[in-house]
Amino acid sequence: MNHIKFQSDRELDLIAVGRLGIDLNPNEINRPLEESITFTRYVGGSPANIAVATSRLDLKTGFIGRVADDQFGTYITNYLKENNIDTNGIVVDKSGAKTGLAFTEVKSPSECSLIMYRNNAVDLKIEPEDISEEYIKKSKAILISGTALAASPSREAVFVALEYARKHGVVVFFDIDYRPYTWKSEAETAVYYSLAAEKSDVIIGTREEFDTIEHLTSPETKDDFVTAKHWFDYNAKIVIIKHGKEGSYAYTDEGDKVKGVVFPVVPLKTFGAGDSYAGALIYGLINDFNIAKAMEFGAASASIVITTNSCSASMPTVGQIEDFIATAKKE
Ligand SMILES: Nc1ncnc2c1ncn2[C@@H]1O[C@H](COP(=O)(O)OP(=O)(O)OP(=O)(O)O)[C@@H](O)[C@H]1O
Ligand SMILES: O=C(O)C[C@@H](O)[C@H](O)C(=O)CO
Repeated sequence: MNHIKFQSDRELDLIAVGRLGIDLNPNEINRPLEESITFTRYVGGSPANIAVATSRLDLKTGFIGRVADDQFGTYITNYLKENNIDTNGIVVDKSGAKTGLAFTEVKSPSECSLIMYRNNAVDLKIEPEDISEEYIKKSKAILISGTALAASPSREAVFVALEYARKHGVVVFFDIDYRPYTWKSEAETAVYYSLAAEKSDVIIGTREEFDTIEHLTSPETKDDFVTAKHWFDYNAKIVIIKHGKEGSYAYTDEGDKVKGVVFPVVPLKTFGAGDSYAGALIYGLINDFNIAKAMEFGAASASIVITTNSCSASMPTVGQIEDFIATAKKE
């Protein structure tokens, strides 16, 4: 049991809002990007990865976003459909904007980075008019991804989605998803992240991401409890602060603090941990798991995904996560 109230009469469980992109992951790993020659293409973008994760976990998942009017746009939409994601909220952009690309680098399992190509990125072209109140109110929850706040008109579109969600009792998950190169200044970032976090029920981010939000109001804060408590004065019911392989902490507006377990693995790369964690955590919360169990699901999913060379393509099923946890507990 957890204390988040999801409306039971909804057609969809989750609608993710924001970035649909492409990841190009090097096939030759453990070397710098300049020495990588061949790449495999995957659907990427943090909210897209989370949507694939929740759909693989049998949550009825939809997506609101824009794709380019070209072959990559078609590839992304088809991939979502193949993964049973409802694409009725996806608009084909006619402005000539292009799909954002992320070239990942795996120098070693612990030294991962990415180079993003995001000039005129189509995901930031989503318009407030693309957000349908009827569609949002069909869902138990929405997931907002912070990068969508980086520029107009996407920023306004997110706030319209938040407005409809609050009006219709749709639970708001907010993954901070801070990508510095998408923003103009730290002040701009802090302002818009704060406005969105104030309207969110569950806020998920790393320690560094919360520091980014707080840098104007309380630059000295580095304490998880102080950070979490701030958001309980608004709408937050759960604040999750992630600390990489050290695990994560959940704080609740009821005064609980839960330490999430970690499943130690030898990673192939570390990116994808956050998205798989979020997808499985959301699955757990919507299925009324207690918070510790939902975090355990998230951690297991992350451990599975970081041992592979992809994010979206490796998102596990419920059975795979359960088997992984059972095996880990025996060892
Ligand atoms: N090296 C690791 N080994 C085992 N589990 C890990 C490791 N790294 C991350 N995790 C799991 O994934 C969860 C989320 O990871 P993390 O805190 O790195 O998020 P993130 O920074 O958003 O990830 P990403 O690298 O995808 O941006 C952690 O709480 C932990 O359960
Ligand atoms: O979010 C992105 O645009 C890139 C992701 O798809 C990428 O694989 C990653 O960073 C996952 O953490």
